[in-house]
Amino acid sequence: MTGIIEIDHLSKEYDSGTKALSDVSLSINEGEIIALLGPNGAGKTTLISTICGLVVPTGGTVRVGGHDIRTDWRAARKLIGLVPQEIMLEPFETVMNSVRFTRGLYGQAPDDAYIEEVLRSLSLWDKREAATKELSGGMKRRVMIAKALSHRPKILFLDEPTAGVDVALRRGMWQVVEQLRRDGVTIILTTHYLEEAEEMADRVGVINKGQLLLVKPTAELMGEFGKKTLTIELDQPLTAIPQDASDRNLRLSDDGRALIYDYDTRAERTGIARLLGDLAAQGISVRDVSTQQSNLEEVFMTLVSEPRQEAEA
Ligand SMILES: Nc1ncnc2c1ncn2[C@@H]1O[C@H](COP(=O)(O)OP(=O)(O)OP(=O)(O)O)[C@@H](O)[C@H]1O
Repeated sequence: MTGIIEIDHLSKEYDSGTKALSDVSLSINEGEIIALLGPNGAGKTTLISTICGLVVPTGGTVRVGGHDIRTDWRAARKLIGLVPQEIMLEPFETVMNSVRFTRGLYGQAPDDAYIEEVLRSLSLWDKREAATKELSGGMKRRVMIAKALSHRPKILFLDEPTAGVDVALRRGMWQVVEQLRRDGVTIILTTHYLEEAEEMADRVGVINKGQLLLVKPTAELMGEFGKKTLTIELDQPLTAIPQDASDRNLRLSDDGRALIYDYDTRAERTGIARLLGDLAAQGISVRDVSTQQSNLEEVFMTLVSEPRQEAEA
């Protein structure tokens, strides 16, 4: 199946010599939500800007809806809505007019009924006659989304949609994105909030130093790295791991007061019951047990930790 966006060996080197993208290939399916994660300066905005035709690549190709972004940019651009990182609004203009104006920029005939639909879905209808400067930060961001949707794009890019937005508003934004997905819009978002990717995205791509390190279904990524750790606190410290348990993924804490057992959450048998049974049989009494599951944050840190350590050195 051909994706609605086909990125093929894309590279970008800025005039300054910065290699912002190196040989990135990615196929994005229609109707999916894909989250791009990466530390500051990883190349996320450059990737989005290139697909949107705002940055000229130095190598490779991008096709949007089958249209090459360089040779057939008009058709490609029509399919795309972009919500940039920075909020840019005309302060004295009303919400309604701002969205109307953007629609006009796309060469589309006026369609107030559609704009009403968009503003209602973003809970902005009541504010339609308010000047944008009177709005809160969260509302302004939603106006940016309304503008990006004004020409009915099939693909929406959200560059850090919830940066600096409080937790409640962030959740509100997630609902907006979920609604757009139900409407069939393909969404590519960048985020620093791993929770956001975990919550919303069908797939997660990790970018670091201009390279796309991996792209995986969110659930698969979580499952693959989603090891769980069971910590078994002991009544009496041990000096060594009990013998018949030594073949398992079992470690002893430095102070000998806890056994630490790594297991796969997807395995048919976790082996916990047997392990606890064996310990009891050997007269090792357990004070408490607790589990910790690795989350996307840990996955992400594992993937990008090496370069970070280098940078700190
Ligand atoms: N116009 C430009 N000219 C020269 N270098 C640039 C330009 N825009 C970005 N860069 C550089 O390209 C690299 C990638 O930047 P980019 O903004 O794409 O990263 P990012 O992943 O979006 O970062 P952030 O999370 O901080 O927004 C950085 O080293 C940046 O300094």
